[in-house]
Amino acid sequence: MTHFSGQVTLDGPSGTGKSSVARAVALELGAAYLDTGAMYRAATVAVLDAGVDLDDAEGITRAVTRAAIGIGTDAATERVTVDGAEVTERIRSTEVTRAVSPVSAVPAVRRLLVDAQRALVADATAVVVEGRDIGTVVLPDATLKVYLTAAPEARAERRAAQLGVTDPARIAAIAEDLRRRDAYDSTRADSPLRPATDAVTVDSTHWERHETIAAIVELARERAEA
Ligand SMILES: Nc1ncnc2c1ncn2[C@@H]1O[C@H](COP(=O)(O)OP(=O)(O)OP(=O)(O)O)[C@@H](O)[C@H]1O
Ligand SMILES: Nc1ccn([C@H]2C[C@H](O)[C@@H](COP(=O)(O)O)O2)c(=O)n1
Repeated sequence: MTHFSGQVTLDGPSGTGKSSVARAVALELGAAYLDTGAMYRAATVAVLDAGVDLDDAEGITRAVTRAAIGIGTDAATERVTVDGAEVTERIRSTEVTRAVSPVSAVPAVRRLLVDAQRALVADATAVVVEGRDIGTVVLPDATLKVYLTAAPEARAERRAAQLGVTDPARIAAIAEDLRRRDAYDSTRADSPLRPATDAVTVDSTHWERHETIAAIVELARERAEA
């Protein structure tokens, strides 16, 4: 079997399975892994802790510029820090999830984090990077670009299962949150969420997680052999 070397990008809307799939694909390929959404979430922690208003683009930029965001590229571990303090769990909180879209829409924040993302993967011979603009902006020459999608109902049900939620009203609230975040992320002026023109779209609506992972690993190996 061919040893994979190169870059795989995985972009797509919220809750399509990017993080869980990208990490597993990286482990299977023996590649490094970068969760860029975690970096925008860590930047949001810095903004919230600085008490900056989410309408204040300059204040947001100041807070993110001052913050030291720590993240690794080992697919087997997940640890995120801001100014040395561990925020791995906090970045997944409702408070951060609600605030992350306006923070990530600020162009100066994107410039800072895109530079950091490129630096983090610059030396990797094999890497899987997931987010919203990886194939379009961060790594435009990647070996394989995947745009991961799934029907909104499937995404809401998966996220509810992940959180242990069964109440239909709470599942509807989860669906509404996914819809709101996608609308924000795909209509912002700077690097909106959209598939790269040369991306392969993978629709996981009717697939188990392991089938999604296997399909992407196969695509990556095919590209490495080509
Ligand atoms: N076929 C599938 N493909 C991918 N993920 C699936 C599949 N079936 C279920 N899941 C589950 O969907 C849930 C959401 O996945 P994950 O958090 O990785 O999505 P995400 O796209 O990274 O979301 P976000 O952008 O909000 O961070 C996880 O619990 C994952 O295990
Ligand atoms: N490359 C990226 C990655 C993420 N974002 C923004 C948009 C998302 O709503 C938010 C959190 O990402 P998630 O952890 O849910 O994948 O961060 C972005 O703009 N660009």
